[in-house]
Amino acid sequence: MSQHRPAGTPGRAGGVPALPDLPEATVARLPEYLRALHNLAETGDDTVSSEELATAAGVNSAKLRKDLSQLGSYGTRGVGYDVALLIDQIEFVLGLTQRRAVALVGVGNLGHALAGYAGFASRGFRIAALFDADPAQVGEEINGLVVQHIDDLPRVAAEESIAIGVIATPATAAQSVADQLVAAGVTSILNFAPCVLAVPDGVDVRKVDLAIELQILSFHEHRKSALTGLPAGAVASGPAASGAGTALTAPATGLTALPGGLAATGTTEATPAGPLRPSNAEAIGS
Ligand SMILES: NC(=O)c1ccc[n+]([C@@H]2O[C@H](COP(=O)([O-])OP(=O)(O)OC[C@H]3O[C@@H](n4cnc5c(N)ncnc54)[C@H](O)[C@@H]3O)[C@@H](O)[C@H]2O)c1
Repeated sequence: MSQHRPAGTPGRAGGVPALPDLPEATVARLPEYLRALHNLAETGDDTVSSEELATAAGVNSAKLRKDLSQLGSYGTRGVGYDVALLIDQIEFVLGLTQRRAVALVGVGNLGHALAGYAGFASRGFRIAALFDADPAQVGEEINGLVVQHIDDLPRVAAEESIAIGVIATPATAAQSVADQLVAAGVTSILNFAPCVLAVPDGVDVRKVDLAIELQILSFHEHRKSALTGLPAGAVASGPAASGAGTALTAPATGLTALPGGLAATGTTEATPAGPLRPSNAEAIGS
């Protein structure tokens, strides 16, 4: 089955491949598609419809088709996407065709868990070095790697071609660790410490903070309980019925002004307006 790849879209054939400049939100969804595709491949599926893949990845199918069209992947009408080819395309765009070496700095509670996690290798990453500043940690072996002193970072980063640094130190040490990683030539950092890092242009930082995720869930819990405190009629009213910005009172939580749209609870993305016509279900833009 062909999954055509228009000129100027990613591909390996024909010399230097072009990489699309994708929106960050699309980039963030690609790993979800990839995970779902690998699961499909493991169960022996050769093709997948956009609806099936969207469901497996937990996104809406119109968004999925738009994302994949930006990779030059449109699927085949009535058949869907070629699973192996789509895996190939997404791995190429994400730069996963080479296994990147990762250095983990800070081998305490979190660092131990990360260092012991076997799942990174299967997703394209190799933990190549572990560092800590505490002499009590240095020399410990975790998952076949010996924890080294942070002072050895410049040498090891060069030897192991470290591409990505992971910071799992206390926040007070994170900026100095980031500086050391950058000085050692690392240009991508995953920061678990609860702080904002200052880095030079050209260095990418991603932050992971489970407490923030919990706080966002807390907001939704708060909102749901606010809604259950409202008169039934108010919950049923949406923007069309009540007018956006209609002031309502939620005495149980002290919220005094709830826009009518709050009646639509949940965090799932809105579905596209109107049903999808079969003609555009698999072949938008082709
Ligand atoms: N992002 C999240 O969801 C999440 C979850 C848990 C913890 N954390 C954060 O992760 C970090 C680590 O938490 P933890 O519980 O593992 O702490 P921890 O105290 O158990 O471990 C921190 C480790 O960093 C080492 N360290 C300190 N300064 C260093 C330096 N300059 N260079 C190298 N190593 C250094 C310490 O010796 C220690 O081994 C903290 O910032 C914590 O807030 C984040």
